[in-house]
Amino acid sequence: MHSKDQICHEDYQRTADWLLSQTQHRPKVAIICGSGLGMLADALKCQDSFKYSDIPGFPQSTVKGHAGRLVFGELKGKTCVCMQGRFHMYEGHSLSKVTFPVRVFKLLGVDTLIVTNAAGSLADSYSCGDIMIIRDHINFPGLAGLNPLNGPNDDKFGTRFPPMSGVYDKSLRKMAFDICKSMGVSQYVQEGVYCMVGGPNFETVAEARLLHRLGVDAVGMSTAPEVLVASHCGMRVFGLSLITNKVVKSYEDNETVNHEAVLEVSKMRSETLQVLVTELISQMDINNNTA
Ligand SMILES: O=P(O)(O)O[C@@H]1C[C@H](O)[C@@H](CO)O1
Ligand SMILES: Nc1nc2[nH]cnc2c(=O)[nH]1
Repeated sequence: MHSKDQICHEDYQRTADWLLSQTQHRPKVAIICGSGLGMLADALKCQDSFKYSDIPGFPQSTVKGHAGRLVFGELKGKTCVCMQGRFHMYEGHSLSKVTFPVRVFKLLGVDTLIVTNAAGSLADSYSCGDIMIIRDHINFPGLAGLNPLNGPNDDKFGTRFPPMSGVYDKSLRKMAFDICKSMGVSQYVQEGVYCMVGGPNFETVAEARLLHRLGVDAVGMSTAPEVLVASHCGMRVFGLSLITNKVVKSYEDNETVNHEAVLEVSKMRSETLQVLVTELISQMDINNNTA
């Protein structure tokens, strides 16, 4: 490691090699579970799991609802690795730490990243409990220069100036919609724009109104950095936001949001999300799910 924040290729490789020595699983798909969504890992069969604190080089999760375990296993015969708990910028992690696991996954052979998060809705047509398929994102910290790709570019992972239009894979989005239809849950499935803000505070009314005017459908405190790093190294990306609350946009509204409420709503949709993600992975075209 060069400095506190700079991570070099060998650091990622060391962690990947350690994991490869500890499990027979060779995942092609990685899933990052958002707040309260760690149960997505429960569906994995033949699990090998590792506490983040036992994995060399891994950061630690500090947020309630993020268990801090990396779980390998099979979903309908396809090998996956699942992060039960992610890292956020507001926890004090550098963005290279926040995205560290994504590059490790690349070195494990992962080619598809599924990200999930809990988010507040700005779109008037959304309700609490809706599932939003992420069409695109706005990365506020990124626009302000806080980007995990800052610093010397590691050409072994990807190009200096990666394109980001079309970053959320269109065919996977369509596949997810079709699956939702067949599950009979289309009435609470949306597609929209996710916006990352730094957090950890929830939005003021003025901020909420700003985001609404910008065309943001759902706001949260994660996801964009992981997606940037995954796309930079050539992974296919699919994302889901679970709408856990409506962001307060009126001074007349006395509602307030809190993390406990976010976790409560996550629980309510856990089964639907599990079925949706499992079905998506089972229908995905994966080159080779054994190595
Ligand atoms: O990890 P995610 O983005 O799901 O977590 C969201 C944003 C904050 O970390 C937390 C707020 O309740 O949930
Ligand atoms: N920034 C933000 N993150 C969230 N995560 C879950 N709900 C919210 C919200 O309303 N705002």
